[in-house]
Formats: sequence, structure tokens, C-alpha cells
Amino acid sequence: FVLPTGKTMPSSSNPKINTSRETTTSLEAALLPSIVTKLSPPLRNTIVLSTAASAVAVSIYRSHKKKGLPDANFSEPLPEGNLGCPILGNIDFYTNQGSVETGPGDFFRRQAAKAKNKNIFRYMAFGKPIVMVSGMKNVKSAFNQEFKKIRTTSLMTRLTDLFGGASMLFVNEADRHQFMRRLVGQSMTPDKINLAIPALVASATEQLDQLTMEEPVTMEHVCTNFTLDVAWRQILGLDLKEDEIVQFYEAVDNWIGGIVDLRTLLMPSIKHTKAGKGNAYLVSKIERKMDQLERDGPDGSTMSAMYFARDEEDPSKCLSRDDVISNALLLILAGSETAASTLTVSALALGLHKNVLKKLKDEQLAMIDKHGTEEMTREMIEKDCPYLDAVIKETMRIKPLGTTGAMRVADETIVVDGTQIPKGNGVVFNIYLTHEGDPVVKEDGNAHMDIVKGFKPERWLDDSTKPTEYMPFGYGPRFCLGYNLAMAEMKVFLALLARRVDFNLVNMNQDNVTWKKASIIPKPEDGAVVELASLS
Ligand code: HEM
Repeated sequence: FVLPTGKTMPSSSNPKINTSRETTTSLEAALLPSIVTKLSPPLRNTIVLSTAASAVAVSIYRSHKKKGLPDANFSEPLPEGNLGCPILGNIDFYTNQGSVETGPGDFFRRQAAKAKNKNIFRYMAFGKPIVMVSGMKNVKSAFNQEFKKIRTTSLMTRLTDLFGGASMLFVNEADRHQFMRRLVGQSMTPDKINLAIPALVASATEQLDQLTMEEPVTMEHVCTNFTLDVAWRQILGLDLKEDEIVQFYEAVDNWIGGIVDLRTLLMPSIKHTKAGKGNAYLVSKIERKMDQLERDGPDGSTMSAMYFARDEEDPSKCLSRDDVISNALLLILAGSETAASTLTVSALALGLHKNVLKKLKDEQLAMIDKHGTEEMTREMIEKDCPYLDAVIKETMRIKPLGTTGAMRVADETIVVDGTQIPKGNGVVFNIYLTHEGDPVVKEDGNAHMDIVKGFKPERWLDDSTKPTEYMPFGYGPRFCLGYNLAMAEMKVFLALLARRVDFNLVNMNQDNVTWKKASIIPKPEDGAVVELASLS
């Protein structure tokens, strides 16, 4: 918008221009009404700049308004929902995402509470109207269109940069996505998980051995260290020395911290952010591991299974180095924080409900009676620990993913629950709102979603009380690929925890549970600080 002032046009080049005002150029003269050209340069520039800025604002406003319009080819109405400011959208999406009362995702719960149909409503963020879909019927209807009419979007390119853009999460072609899932999935079959159980037991034991009765223990740290241990040992197959382990933890922490921090998305370049540096560290570790695998051949790690995987449909096909890097990053991100947070919430729930901890311990004692202390296989955990399974399911029912899964965009207009989601709109699911609507568990004032009043693992042990509106691992073609590993990892940890310790919460009690405002899966505000009452 800066005007080229101070230059004199030669009068011969355009005789019509009044050259008596030295600072008037042909461009200005052509663009401005003659009265404006007679004004002094500062005033003239102010008017021109304001006019230009207003024109740009009006054009952005109009284009955003257009984005919120229905598809005229469809008769269904748009879902309800206030899109906020036409340019910035719902400001509190950025400023008021979570609350200490319920954790992340509070923005969506407030929006849902305002809508008549809380299972489908609109909001606006990142300059795009987004439709939030909840309830299994609606989720199935929308997300069965994955790859056909909706796809994940690189709307937030910063995120794809941080994730590794070649991972399966950002692949939008059905065949290529299936190919990646087949190959990466070869490392996650029940048989492979069974082989990984000793490594999971070793990782859990390593963390539990460090517990002490001398001072309070923050369970979030213990659970995070456990899942990170699984990440470097089992997923990446690294052999880290003590000081390198600390470096690894820090890198993952900075990297994931950047992904959940909206400010990272606004940076012009992520390279020099903490998140970018964490990402670069991990990529270098993965690169070196691939060199080692190439040199020394396969080992028992998830990385090795991915690196050497051949497609059973066409054995000449394998994952490229970039594919392996991006998917290894995805596994660390998808697998570490999610499982660590869920375990931390389980620890909180066990501290709040000592009767549940007692039942869990009794089940483990029976397991020891039957199999001894040394042996643990996937089959044993599956067959002999129904209560352990119920505790984890109940934790994930009450505190699933706080916000949404990956953002999708509608490539074509789709119809869900009698409303239209116009082409170009964002589409996301909400797991919390889906669980909240379950008819079997619905109780007065939604107490069933309260970790104090509603945490009842027993509901999972009887078919008549089992929730059916339940999707903690997502839905459809993108259903969590790490489901088997996640369940095994969490079960091994909680089984060993219940065998070895009894504990009391230090800061929280039945009247006082608070949550961190921002995280992928909700976490107690203090990280579940406990005092050990016994340790073996
Ligand atoms: C408590 C633990 C976990 C929870 C709650 C969880 C939840 C989810 C959810 C909700 C999705 C679907 C996202 C979407 O559709 O937008 C997903 C996808 C995925 N998860 Fe998990 N997950 C967990 C653990 C893991 C683990 C341990 C791994 C692997 C090490 C893993 C790997 C993946 C992958 C690769 C995808 C993407 C699949 C695709 O795009 O096809 N997850 N997970």
C-alpha cells in the first residue's frame, strides 16, 4: 500500500497530469479522484491506505460469509451454530478451549449446550466453518464417507510439518492409506504384541522400581516415562544411555508440547521452535536406526517390522524411508501421550475409588496364584483380567480425547442427521459428546461423566449395562491402528502397579478434582500426586 511519493513525472510522458504537485505520480493520478490528489501527502496516504484496508476487509468478510452459506443444490438446512466473527470465527475457540472443571474441549461442550441438537452443530476456526458430529449414528454416517466425500486436511500445514507429512494420517487416497496401514500394521498384530509383552513388562518394571515411599510421586511423570520408555525401546528399537534417555524425553516433550500449543501454528517457521527442534532430534534418531537396520538386519522393534515390511498383496512394494520416518513419528505421537494420559487418569480414579483399586489387586492376586509372578502373556491378560479391562474402558469412557480427532474437510456436500455439511466445510467427531449421550449410562445431571460419581468399571461386566455409544479409539477406516499395543501397554502397567503398590492421593479428593486446560487427553491438574501406602 505504500505510495511512491517524492518522484516527479516528466511532463512529456503524460501531459494530462498536473505536475505542479511534485509528489503526485501517474499511478496515483490514475487511481485517485482529482480532489484527493490535491491533498497533502500524509493526509492523502492516510485516505488511500484506509480505503484499501477497508476494501480488503470487506472482501475477506464477503468471502468468509460465502463459506458459511448452504449448498443451494441441497434442501436440507445447515446444522445450527454461531460462527462468531466472520473473519476470526469463534474467538473463544482460541482463548477458552478448556477449563479446570472438565479439562480440554470445554469450548465444544459449551457450543453443544447452546445447540438444540448437540450431536451436530457448527463453529468456526482457522477461517473455516467446521461441523462437529457426535453420536455413533451420526459419526458412522459422516465417517463412512472417509476417502469418498471427506478427507483429512492439511489446513494446518504447521501440524503436518511437525507430524511428518507423509504419515498415514495425512494420506487421502484410499488405496495408498490401506497400503500404509497394511505395512505399518504388520508390527501391531496380536502375535507381534504378544512378542512385545516382555519389553512392556521390562519398561513398566523399570519405572515401578524407581518408586519410593519417602516422598510423593507424580503419577503423570511415571506414566509418561513408561510410555516414552516403550517408545524408544519397543517402537523405535533404540539403545539409549542414561543421559540420552533424558534428552529423548525432553525432545518428545517439546515436540508434543508444540503440537498442542496453538501458538506454534502461528509461527512463520517451525524449524527454530522447541517443537521443531524436538522433531529434528527424533528424525535424526529414526534415520540412524534405519541405517543400523540396513547394516545389521531385522530386530524385534516396531521400526524393524515397518522397515522390512513387504506388502502381502504385492511383495515388491515396501515403505520408503520418508514413509518410515513419518509413520514412526506418528506412532510416537499417537501412542505415547494418549496412553500416558489415560494411565494417569486411571491412577487418579483408583485413588478416588479405593474399592476399585482393591478389586484390581484381588484380580491380580488370583492371576499370580494361577500363573506365578514371572509369567505374563497377552492371552493371560485377555482371559484372566476382565476387571482390569473394565477399569481401562471406564477411564477412556469418562476421559477420552479432549477435543477432536484429525480435521477432515468435505470434498462434496454430505447429509448427516437431516442437515447438510456443505462442500468445503470442516468435519470433526467429538468422542466426549458421543459417550455423554449413551442411553445405558445416562443418569441424573450427567453424573455418569463425572470421575467421582460416575466411575463404575462394573458397568462393563454385564451386557445389559455395557455402553454402546463408545468410540475412544475413533471410528471407520482410520480406527486407531495401535489399539492392540495401547491396550496391552496400559494393561501391563496397571496390572504391575496394582500388584506392587497401594497409594493415596495427596492433593485431590472426592470434592476437589481439577484438570489441565490443554492436553490431547485430559489430565489431572496436579498430574495425580500420590503417597505410597505400601510398596513391594
Ligand atoms: C490410549 C491410547 C490411545 C488412544 C485413546 C488412541 C486414539 C486414537 C484415535 C481416536 C484415533 C483416530 C483419529 C482420527 O480418526 O482422527 C487414532 C488413530 C491412530 N492411532 Fe491411536 N490411540 C491410542 C494409542 C495408540 C498407540 C499406542 C498407537 C501406536 C503406537 C496408535 C496409533 C494410531 C495411528 C497410527 C492412528 C492413525 C490411523 C489412520 O489414520 O489410519 N494409537 N488413535
